[in-house]
Amino acid sequence: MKITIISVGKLKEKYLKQGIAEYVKRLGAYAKIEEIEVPDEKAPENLSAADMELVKQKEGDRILAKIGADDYVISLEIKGEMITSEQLASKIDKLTTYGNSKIVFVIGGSLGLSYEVQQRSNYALSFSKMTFPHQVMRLVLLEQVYRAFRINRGEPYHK
Ligand SMILES: C[S@@+](CC[C@H](N)C(=O)[O-])C[C@H]1O[C@@H](n2cnc3c(N)ncnc32)[C@H](O)[C@@H]1O
Repeated sequence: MKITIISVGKLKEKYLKQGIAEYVKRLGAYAKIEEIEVPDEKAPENLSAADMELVKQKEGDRILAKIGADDYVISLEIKGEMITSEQLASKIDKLTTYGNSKIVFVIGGSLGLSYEVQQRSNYALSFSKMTFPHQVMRLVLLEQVYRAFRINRGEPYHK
């Protein structure tokens, strides 16, 4: 099983880099993990609505270029569906069982994901109604994917 995480912008903070590297290492026991960072667009505070759309579209095109036709795409969206860790585990398990060998998680930039990326997404996953910085989201997502594999293997994890 291959898990790809596409995110917008470079990971800068050292503490996040360390945390993410730790979960990528742990996940290596269960799946092949690929991290793809696509360049972000400058998004100053004073952008018009049209310019904000343009930023999302440019970033979205870069994301879409990294997605294959057969990939199962899970987009991270605040307005997506909120599920439990066990439900995420079951989703990943079913995708593996039914032959989806590649799951692609997509995390948007500071303005979020373009309409086109949302349309390409097979499933929109929300981690709550709160807004998280995309870099923090990457760490939280990796922890939950790791937890999902532990659950699926019947291995102990912190409740
Ligand atoms: C800073 S947020 C973007 C906020 C933007 N205003 C929006 O509504 O999408 C950056 C990215 O992190 C992810 N994200 C942030 N909070 C999230 C949450 N509660 N659930 C799922 N994804 C989230 C999304 O992929 C989002 O595109």
